[in-house]
Formats: sequence, C-alpha cells, structure tokens
Amino acid sequence: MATLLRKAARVSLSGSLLSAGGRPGRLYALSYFGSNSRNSSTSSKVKVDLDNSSGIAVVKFQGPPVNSMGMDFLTEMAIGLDKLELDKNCRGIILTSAVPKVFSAGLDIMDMYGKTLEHYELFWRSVQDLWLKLYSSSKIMIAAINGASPAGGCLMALSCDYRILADNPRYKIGLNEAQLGIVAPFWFKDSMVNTVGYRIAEESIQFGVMYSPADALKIGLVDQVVPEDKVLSTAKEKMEKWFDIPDHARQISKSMMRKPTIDRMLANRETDIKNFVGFISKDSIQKSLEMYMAMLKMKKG
Ligand SMILES: CCCCCCCCCCCCC/C=C/C(=O)SCCNC(=O)CCNC(=O)[C@H](O)C(C)(C)COP(=O)(O)OP(=O)(O)OC[C@H]1O[C@@H](n2cnc3c(N)ncnc32)[C@H](O)[C@@H]1OP(=O)(O)O
Repeated sequence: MATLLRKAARVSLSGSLLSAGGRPGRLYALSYFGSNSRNSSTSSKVKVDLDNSSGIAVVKFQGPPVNSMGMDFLTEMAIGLDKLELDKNCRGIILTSAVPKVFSAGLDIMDMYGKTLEHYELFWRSVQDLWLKLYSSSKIMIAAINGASPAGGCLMALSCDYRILADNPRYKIGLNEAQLGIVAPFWFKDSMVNTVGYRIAEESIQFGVMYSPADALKIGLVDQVVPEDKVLSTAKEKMEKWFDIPDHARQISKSMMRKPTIDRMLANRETDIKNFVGFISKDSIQKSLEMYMAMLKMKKG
C-alpha cells in the first residue's frame, strides 16, 4: 500500500505551489538532461546534480569568494529550479555551498550600488522571482548550511522546508539588513516570522541579529546543528524521511501553509519594486552601502 501511494505520489502533482495554489503556473521551454541515473548541469555560479535513483537533487552554490547573489547567480538559480520543478524524477532539493566557510553572503551589494534605476528594478524583480520559486517549490527543500548565511543567504535558507547548520561558531545566520542601514523587505520579514514567530522576528530584524548555530537552534531559525562534515549526509538522511510522506499530501499541505505569504507578495510585487528602487537609490542609502563595503574591505587588511 505504501509503495502504491508512493508511486501515485510520484506521478501526481507537478509544477510549483504557484500552480497548485490555483494560479496558472509558468511553462518554460527547457531542454532536459536525459535519462541517465545521474544528471548534472554546471553553470558558472550554480551546479545542479540530480540523482535519479534517489530522487534527490543537490544544488551547490559555487560563486567564490562569497556566493553573493548577483544577476548571474539569480538567473542560473532560477533556470536550475525551473528544470527541477518540471522533472518528475526529482522529489527533493538540497541547497548547499561549494565555497568554504560561506553558504551565501546574500544579495550582491555591487548590484545595489551606483547603478541605474532600470538596473535596480530588474535586479529586484529577479530577487523576488528567485524567492517565489524557492518558497513555492512543490519539491521538498532542505538547506544544508555549511557556512555564514547573512541576509539574502538566510532568506534562501528560510525558504526551505528544513534547515541544517554546521556546528561552527563562525557560521552566523540571520537577517542583518538593519546593520547595513537598509531594511529587510516585508517578504523577508514574513519568511522569518513564519519560521521563528512574531516576537523573536521583531527583535531579530530590528537589531539585524546574526545568530551563532547554538542560538539559531534555540530560536528555531534552524532545525538541526551537526558537525561540519555531516551537513550534507544529514540532509540526505533527513530527505529520505520526508520521502515517506506521499508527495500529493505533502504538497497540498505545504501550499496551504505558504499560499497566504506567496499571495501577499504577488499582490504587492510592483509596489515592492517601487519601494526598493526609491529606497536604494537615495543618496543616504548609497552612502551607507559604500561605508559598509569599505568596512568589509578594512576588516581584511
Ligand atoms: C514603505 C516601506 C519602505 C521600505 C522599503 C524597503 C526596500 C528594501 C530595501 C533594501 C533591501 C535589501 C535587502 C538586502 C539583502 C542582502 O542580502 S544585502 C547583503 C548583506 N550581506 C552581508 O552583509 C554580508 C557581508 N559579508 C560578510 O559578512 C562576509 O563577507 C562573509 C560572508 C561573512 C564572508 O567573510 P570572509 O570569508 O571573511 O570574506 P570577506 O573578506 O568579508 O569577503 C570577500 C570579498 O567578498 C566581498 N563581499 C562580501 N559580501 C558581499 C556581498 N554581499 N556583496 C558583494 N560583495 C561582497 C567582500 O567585500 C570581499 O571583497 P574583496 O575585498 O574585493 O575581496
């Protein structure tokens, strides 16, 4: 019976929760990998490795020095996720990093500094787009966080269904935007609230707190802290447990939980872009970003 259910589940719902939630899903004309037992695709910033026999895809960020989310990263991630979303052999996705000590440094500050208004608009739409794909994915998403994970890096982890963080006190995680003099947008905030609850999110976002693994576990920002060399294997073991649940039941449940947050973003998407462009192009905000970048460089020297 369990096997039958699993088989039925494999061929059931396809497409992201955006379509499961009653909105027309987008169709992408993408060629697909083939029918080998392992399918890999590597672009410059992201490597996707789907093991057809296990149904697990590992998406590795490989944009040194810090996996910052610039236009290339955003585009490559979006294409990789679209392909996986359409692939019935893929049941779960693990996000992790190939860059030592950093999961992702978040949005590329250079895409928010000294650029045109058109660039800011395109950039922000791409950031929204990636979040929508991650947050609304019908697949099981697990973050295997093997390094520092500030701001947009934390957002990618928050968009997953389960988070495993390496036990290294240097690997801090959190929405630190306020410390840069910028503001976590409402959908970053919603993702945090949905994970840790209102009171903790309220304090966390205002102070821009970066949490150590022990503290992140305590507040529920991550679900497990494991030795660094066990992060990926633990994510794979955990995925097998999620696979015990029939896909259709899990997907509908996920959609039910996430739809209000996704709908809020879709309803406010254009206003959010306007707010971002207006905010980021202010002289005072540009100055804050300039000082922050200088501070990062000074820290090195
Ligand atoms: C009506 C309502 C109005 C409201 C409107 C709201 C609108 C919205 C406002 C804007 C919202 C923006 C949301 C932003 C989200 C973000 O993600 S911002 C990015 C935040 N990220 C960070 O703060 C991380 C900064 N980096 C670090 O802390 C460290 O680099 C690290 C990740 C911990 C790694 O440390 P280490 O290994 O020591 O590397 P470094 O030496 O520090 O860095 C190496 C080089 O990389 C550069 N770099 C680092 N981070 C970034 C980055 N995010 N973008 C671009 N570049 C980055 C760093 O400067 C070094 O460069 P070089 O010196 O040239 O080598």
